[in-house]
Amino acid sequence: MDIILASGSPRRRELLSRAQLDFTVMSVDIDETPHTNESPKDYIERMVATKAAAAVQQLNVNSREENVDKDVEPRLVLTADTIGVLADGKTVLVKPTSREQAYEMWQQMSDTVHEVWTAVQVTLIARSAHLVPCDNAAAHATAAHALKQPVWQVVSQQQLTERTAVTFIPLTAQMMREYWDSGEPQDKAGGYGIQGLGAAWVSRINGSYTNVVGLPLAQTLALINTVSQHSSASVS
Ligand SMILES: Cc1cn([C@H]2C[C@H](O)[C@@H](COP(=O)(O)OP(=O)(O)OP(=O)(O)O)O2)c(=O)[nH]c1=O
Repeated sequence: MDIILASGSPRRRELLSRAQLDFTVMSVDIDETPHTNESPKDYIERMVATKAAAAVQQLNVNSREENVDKDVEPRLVLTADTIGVLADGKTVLVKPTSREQAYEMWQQMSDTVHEVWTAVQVTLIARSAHLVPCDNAAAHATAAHALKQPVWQVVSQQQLTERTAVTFIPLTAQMMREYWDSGEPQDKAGGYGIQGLGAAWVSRINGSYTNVVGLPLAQTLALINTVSQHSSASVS
């Protein structure tokens, strides 16, 4: 079954490639701002679901260009989201947008344990031709107000969340300054990359390494398998 990795993360692309699966990649752009007092669980589950919904919407925009009668196999859309969670179990660490925000996060992570959570959603979608309202005013005037267009619809979806405990060494002001200047922290949850220079800050991890990098590979492959198996039962 065709797999679409709906992610702009080069780390996720690289990790999924290691499974030697065929997949295509599309980027989705959503607002990743946490809601006030939103729990890490609620936030991360909302993120992967919103990324999946945005991907399906984008596929539907693209399929307007395609032939309605063309047969298309069901597909799997894979979305993921990674956050850091402080030991209080409440504070969500996303990507730092400024040096000051990064320093504030790192001060809280220094010489202590935090967790990295990655949520993964696998969404099974199938396409069929449906009557959809036409947004063309002239067509409305002639009462031809519906068009037959192929629409991707969600058949089923499943999520998992994997957690890994990460211990940081004590961080000095100079270490933080140099690390921010390296440019590595800016696009990473918690403001560090364990696969890069950030490895020097990590004294220990407990759990999946690939989960910290952005995609718990073994668990993701198992989820893809589960949802694919369900698909033969639910899509005829
Ligand atoms: C903690 C940690 C995070 N990260 C990365 C993984 C994710 O790419 C990123 C967290 O941001 P995400 O919002 O999960 O992902 P993204 O914006 O990179 O990609 P997309 O939303 O399009 O799927 O942080 C590392 O690369 N190494 C690390 O050690």
